[in-house]
Amino acid sequence: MSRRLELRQVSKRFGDIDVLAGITLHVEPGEFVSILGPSGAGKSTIFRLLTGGLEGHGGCVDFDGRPLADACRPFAFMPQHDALMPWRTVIENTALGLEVQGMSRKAARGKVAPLFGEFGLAGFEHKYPAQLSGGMRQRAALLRTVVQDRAMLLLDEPFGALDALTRTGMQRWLQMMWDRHRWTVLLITHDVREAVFLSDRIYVLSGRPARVLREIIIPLPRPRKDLASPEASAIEADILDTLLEPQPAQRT
Ligand SMILES: Nc1ncnc2c1ncn2[C@@H]1O[C@H](COP(=O)(O)OP(=O)(O)OP(=O)(O)O)[C@@H](O)[C@H]1O
Repeated sequence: MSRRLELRQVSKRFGDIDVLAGITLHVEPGEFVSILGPSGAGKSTIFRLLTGGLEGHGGCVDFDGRPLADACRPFAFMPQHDALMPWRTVIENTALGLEVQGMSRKAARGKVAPLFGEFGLAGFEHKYPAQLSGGMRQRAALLRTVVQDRAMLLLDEPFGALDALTRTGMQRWLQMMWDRHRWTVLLITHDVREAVFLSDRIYVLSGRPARVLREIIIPLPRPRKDLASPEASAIEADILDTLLEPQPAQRT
């Protein structure tokens, strides 16, 4: 299938330390897929491999049926921290990715400006990042990512730094936005409830070296309104059991 991401038996070592031990996963067009695992497992390492930030790995990474190296920059990446430049206004920050791609400053701003309302940022175009709330900063960072019109969004713990209430609000907002736009998303998180609430499928990773413990299809109907419905809570408890069960490597 076209525009499909597939990793087969991907491994990565740093020196003599195995970080990824044969990761196999796929993401279909229009899917929301999460990689869920403990801190330090190697989740961000997967994204660094995908975005070209790391040389050398075992296994295969294909996009659109061809080796990733032959694909034309299919990913828009949102890092863990919003990475907004404090000296640039919000509209300048959100247009930056387009300008880096070669779009003129005027055209880039013309493309992002109409989206400020939908991203809850209307009226803040000419403010600086320090004048925004945490949730607004994350929405600005997501706008900067989405507007690049790439085939797939890579979101690395986008709400990890937010307080619990803001985080819940952002999860609901992202769910609503995904329902509207059906972006293809690969999300990294260590928040089980977040993964269950947002995802079509979840890959549960073990701790280091990371391997896929389970692939879980989330059958909850969309649109999803409640992060704590009985059905969602049962799936969450099942995943927590998997994550908290001692792994063979940890018993030695
Ligand atoms: N360039 C590097 N050299 C050596 N070790 C590295 C390098 N990059 C990452 N690591 C190690 O690989 C492991 C996995 O790191 P990674 O950032 O991928 O984990 P993570 O699952 O994303 O963690 P977190 O959820 O805390 O962000 C860590 O133990 C880290 O120290």
